[in-house]
Amino acid sequence: MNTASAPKATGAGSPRTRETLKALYGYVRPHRWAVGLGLLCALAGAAGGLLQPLATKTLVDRLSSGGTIGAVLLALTLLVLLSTTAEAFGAFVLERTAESVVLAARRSLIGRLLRLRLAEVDRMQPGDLMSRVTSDTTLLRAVSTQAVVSAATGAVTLVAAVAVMAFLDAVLLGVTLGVVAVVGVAAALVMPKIGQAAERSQAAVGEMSTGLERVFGAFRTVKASGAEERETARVEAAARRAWRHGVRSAKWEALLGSADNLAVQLAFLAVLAVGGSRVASGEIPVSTLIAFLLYLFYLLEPVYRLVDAASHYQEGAAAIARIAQVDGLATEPQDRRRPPVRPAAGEPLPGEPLPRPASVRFEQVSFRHGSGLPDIHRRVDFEVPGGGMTAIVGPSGAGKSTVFALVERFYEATGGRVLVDGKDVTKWPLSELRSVIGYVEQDAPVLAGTLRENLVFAAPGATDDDLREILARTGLAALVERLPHGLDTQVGHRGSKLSGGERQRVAIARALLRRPRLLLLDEATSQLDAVNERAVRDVIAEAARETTVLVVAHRLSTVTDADRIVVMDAGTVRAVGTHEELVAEDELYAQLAAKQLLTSTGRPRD
Ligand SMILES: Nc1ncnc2c1ncn2[C@@H]1O[C@H](COP(=O)(O)OP(=O)(O)OP(=O)(O)O)[C@@H](O)[C@H]1O
Repeated sequence: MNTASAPKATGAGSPRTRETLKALYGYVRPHRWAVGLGLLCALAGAAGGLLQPLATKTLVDRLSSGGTIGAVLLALTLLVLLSTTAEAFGAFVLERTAESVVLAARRSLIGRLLRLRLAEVDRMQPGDLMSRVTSDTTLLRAVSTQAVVSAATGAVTLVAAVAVMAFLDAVLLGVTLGVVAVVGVAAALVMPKIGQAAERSQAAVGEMSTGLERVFGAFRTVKASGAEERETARVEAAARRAWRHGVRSAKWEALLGSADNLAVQLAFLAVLAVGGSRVASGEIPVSTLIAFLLYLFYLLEPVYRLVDAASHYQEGAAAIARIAQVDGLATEPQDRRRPPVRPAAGEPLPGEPLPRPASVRFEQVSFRHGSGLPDIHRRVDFEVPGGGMTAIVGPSGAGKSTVFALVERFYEATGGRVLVDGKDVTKWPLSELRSVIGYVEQDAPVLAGTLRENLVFAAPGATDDDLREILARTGLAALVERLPHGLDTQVGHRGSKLSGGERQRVAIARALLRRPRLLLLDEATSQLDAVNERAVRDVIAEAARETTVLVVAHRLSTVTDADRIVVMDAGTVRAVGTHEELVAEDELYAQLAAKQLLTSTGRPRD
C-alpha cells in the first residue's frame, strides 16, 4: 500500500523527538491555562499524599509518648478529603482539555484534507487519510494533557519524596535509589519498543480503513465477483496486524510496569533489612523506619506516573508523526476572497453583468503526472472561442479528460499555458476560476444526501423555481414525482438508489444550475436511453447558445452537430474541424465515424 512512511522513532534529543515535542507544544499551547490548572490540582493532590506519611509518623510518635491523637487524626482525614477532591477536579479539567485538543487536531486535519491537491489524493489512500482523522487524533488525548501533567507531577513529587526521605535517613535513601535505578535502565531500553509498536499498530489501522473503503467503493463488484471472503481476509489481516502490534506494545508496557513494581518491592526488602538493623542498633527510631517505608510505597506513584507519561508519549509521538505527514502534503492555494455564490437561473448579482461565455485556449500544453512518468499531453494546442459547443473525441487514453482536469486546475500543466478568457489559469484566483465552470465528471458522481442537496450542491443560492425549471429540462420531474419524499428523498451512498441515467441527469442539472460561463461535460450522456439522451442533448444545445460547452464523447453520434470537434490521439491534437470537414480530412476521425456507422452528414446509415 502506498502511504508515506513515518521516520523511525529514535532516541531523546533526536530531530524526530524535537519535532514531536514542538508539535506537542503546539497542541497544548492554546490550552496552557487549563493544563496549568489541572497540574496545580494534581500537585495539590500529590502534596496531600506526600504529607500523609509525615502525619502518620506524628501519630505513631504521639501514641508512643502517650499523647492525644484526635487533632492529628482530624488533620489526616481533611488531608485525604482535600487531596482526593483536588485530584478528581484536576482529572476532569484535563479530560475536557484533552477532548478540546482532539477536536482542534481534527478540525485542522479535516480543513486540510479537503484542500489537498488531487495529485496527493491519487498518491495516498483515502481510507488511510481518514484513519488519521478518526483514529490517530484520539491518541493525542492522553499525550497532550495527561502525559504532560503526569510527567510534571511525577517529577515534582519524586523530587519532593526523595528530599523528605533524605531528611529522614540518607543511608536508607542510598539503598533505595540504588535499587530504583534499575527501573530507569529498564524504561530507557523498553520505551522505543513501545513507540515502534504503537506506530505499526496505527499504520495497520490505516490499512484496515483503506481495505474497508476499497470494498464499499465497489460493493456490487465485490459481491458479483464472489470476492467477499478474500476482501474480508484482507481487512482482517490488517486488523490482526493492529492487534499484534497492540499486544506487543502491551507486553512491553506490562514488563515496564512489573519492573518498577519489582524495584520498589526489592527496595522495600533492602530498606527493611538495612533499616531494621539501624533501628536495632538505635541509630534511628522505629517511627522513622515506618515513615521511610511509607514513602517508599509512596514513591511508586510518581514512578508510575513517569512511566505512564513516557508510554503515552511514545504512542502519541507515533500519532503526531502520522498527523504531521498530512501537514506535509501539498494543498491548493487558498484565496483570501471568497467568490460570490452564483444565483441560479442566470440572475446577475447586483452590479454584475450577465454571465458571458468564457473562451478556452491550450497553448503548447504538456503534462505528466510526475517525473519519470509518461507524457499525457504533448504540445496540445487548440482554441475554443466563447459560446457554442466544442467536442473532444479520440481513442481511450488519448488525454481527453485530462484537458478538463487542466482547465479546472486539478493538475498543473508541466509546459505551455492553459488560458480561460485569455488569462492563464494559474493567474486566476482558484475559487473564482472554478466558480465560472460547471463540471460533470466521467462517473457523474452523486453524493449521499437528498436529491435537493445534490442539485444545489454547486449553486447553494438556487430557488425552488430554479429547481423546478431544471428538473423539467433534464427530464427529472417525473422521477421527483415518483420518489416517496420528492426532492427530499435520500439518494443513498454515491446515489445508489438512482439509476445510472438518473445520476447523469442529476449531475448535468447540478452543473447547469450553477449557470456556468463554461460547461465541461465528460461522457455526460453515455448512460441515457435514446429518449432521454435526445432531451439532454437538446438541453446542452440550448445551454451552448448562452455559454461555452466542452464535451468529451466516445459516441460520435452525440457530437456531430458540434460547432467544432478536437480530435486527440496519444496526448496530441490531430485535427480540429466540423464533423463534415474531419470525415473528409482526418483519417482517424473518418475511421471512428465509419466504425460507428455514420455517413459524412452525421446520420446513422440505414
Ligand atoms: N492519476 C493518474 N496518474 C497517472 N496516470 C494517469 C492518472 N490519471 C490518468 N492517467 C493516465 O492518463 C492518460 C490519459 O487519461 P485521460 O483520462 O485523460 O484519457 P481519456 O482520453 O479521457 O480516456 P477515456 O476516453 O478512456 O476516458 C491515461 O493513459 C491514463 O492511464
